[in-house]
Amino acid sequence: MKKTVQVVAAVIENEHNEILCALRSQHMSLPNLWEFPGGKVKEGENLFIALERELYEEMSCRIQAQEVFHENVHEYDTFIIQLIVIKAKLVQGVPQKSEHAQLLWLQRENLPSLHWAPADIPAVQALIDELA
Ligand SMILES: Nc1nc2c([nH]c(=O)n2[C@H]2C[C@H](O)[C@@H](COP(=O)(O)OP(=O)(O)OP(=O)(O)O)O2)c(=O)[nH]1
Repeated sequence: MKKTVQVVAAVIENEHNEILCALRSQHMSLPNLWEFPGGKVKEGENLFIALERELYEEMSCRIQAQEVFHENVHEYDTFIIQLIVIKAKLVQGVPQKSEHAQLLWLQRENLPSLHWAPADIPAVQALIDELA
């Protein structure tokens, strides 16, 4: 049976209404696909705390998780992901690239131009729908 992992991912918007996107490197699972920064929730961990921890560990910045924006379950070949996308604001520092191949701030209407991890596509669509 495939394992289900719970993953939190952040929608962080800057003062130019751009959203932070991160390109998974060729050394990561799901290589060369774009995602919202975040990671796996630890056993018993609060979702907002998990997201704030992941951003600090991965990008050396402090964020404040604000609200769950979108949630969906996607089945990959080797695991099932419950992806919880959370709106967050940057409260200290600037996101720094470490494991990712690239970081990009993109206007939401341009988000579909990236090649997203399949699990993220419904959340990307929900962000586009917010424009309407
Ligand atoms: N952080 C993040 N992960 C995502 C997103 N969409 C998506 O399918 N994922 C997948 C990629 C990874 O398999 C998993 C998150 O794990 P992680 O960020 O802790 O990454 P990891 O490289 O340590 O994970 P892994 O290699 O052990 O699978 O969820 C997303 O928007 N953000």
